[in-house]
Amino acid sequence: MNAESKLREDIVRLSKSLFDRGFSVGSAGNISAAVDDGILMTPTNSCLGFLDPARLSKLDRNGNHISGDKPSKEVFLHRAFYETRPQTGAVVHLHSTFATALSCLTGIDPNDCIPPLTPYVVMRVGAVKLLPYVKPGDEKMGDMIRELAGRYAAVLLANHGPVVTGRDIATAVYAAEELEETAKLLILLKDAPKRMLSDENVHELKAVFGAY
Ligand SMILES: O=C(CO)COP(=O)(O)O
Ligand SMILES: [Zn+2]
Repeated sequence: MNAESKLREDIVRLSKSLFDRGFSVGSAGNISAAVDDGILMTPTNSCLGFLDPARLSKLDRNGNHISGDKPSKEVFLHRAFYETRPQTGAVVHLHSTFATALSCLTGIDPNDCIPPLTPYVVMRVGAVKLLPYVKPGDEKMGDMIRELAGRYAAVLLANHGPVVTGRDIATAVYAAEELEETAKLLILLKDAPKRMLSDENVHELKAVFGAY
């Protein structure tokens, strides 16, 4: 099996795993991964639980749709991450419940909207930027990601959901799961007095994440 066929199978398998465990419902969310000559992307209005490897959308390096079904309407958002973070191998966008709940709260720090509660979110996701609401599929989402100049591997779209990137598809999916679980803890502990990781703890952990 060649590298692209293997990646197509991986996208379908990991998407189904997310859907089966409730990280996405209905036709919400989209996933893309880089190949040598472009990007593979989940088709618009597709359900992550029932993808067909042969029907994944393929875009060339210039963003032209070259094969498969019509790509996700969030193509601008995905492409902006590949453009500004060349180390990006995959992008995962979900409407997972707890991260989306956090994205609707007022009074959270837009420059670091997932505080360092546990080590793995620091190690696997890094700092998360909250981006202002625009409607799904709006080209402006791409502009907002480009303005970040590659500084964030993950963002939270206000009143919408998380977008998480990784060096490869498995890393990006695991980071999206980690973000969701941390968001769940933050919501569960919302009104409780909490001990966060110290600046020193975070500094030490960032050295681990620093590679990406
Ligand atoms: O999550 C979504 C929009 O933000 C789903 O859109 P697509 O079905 O076009 O991928
Ligand atoms: Zn969405």
